[in-house]
Amino acid sequence: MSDDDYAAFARLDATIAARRSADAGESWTAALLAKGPEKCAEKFGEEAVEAIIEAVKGDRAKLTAEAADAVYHLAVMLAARGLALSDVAAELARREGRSGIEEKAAR
Ligand SMILES: N=c1c2ncn([C@@H]3O[C@H](COP(=O)(O)OP(=O)(O)OP(=O)(O)O)[C@@H](O)[C@H]3O)c2ncn1[C@@H]1O[C@H](COP(=O)(O)O)[C@@H](O)[C@H]1O
Repeated sequence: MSDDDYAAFARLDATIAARRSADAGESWTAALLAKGPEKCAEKFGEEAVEAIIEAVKGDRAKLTAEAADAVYHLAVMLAARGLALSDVAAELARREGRSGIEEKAAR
């Protein structure tokens, strides 16, 4: 993946933040945020299930498209609670180098 591909996550955070004050009639993001965090969470759940279905079926192009829908709706759900994909990236960076098996054993 190129740096520019990764930067798409940062641009998405910025776009979603900018849409907070947009017209809900012209922006899907603004319309979702206006419905509140519970609705944003419900929508993310729907999109995640659609990605799961494509993962089970195995069509990689459809899985990529549904995963993109899910990541976008994850970002909107996070924004509805004052968070962003950058916060998730920071948490992932914090976890780097520690095996999941090691982490689970330490709980
Ligand atoms: N990445 C996305 C993105 N992915 C999905 N969607 C929208 O999410 C909506 C999902 O609606 P539906 O549940 O009806 O879609 P669906 O699940 O395919 O529909 P069904 O199969 O359930 O019928 C559609 O309107 C999609 O266009 C997105 N809307 C916006 N973005 C990004 O956000 C930016 C700002 O968008 P606006 O806020 O709309 O200006 C865009 O430029 C994009 O970068």
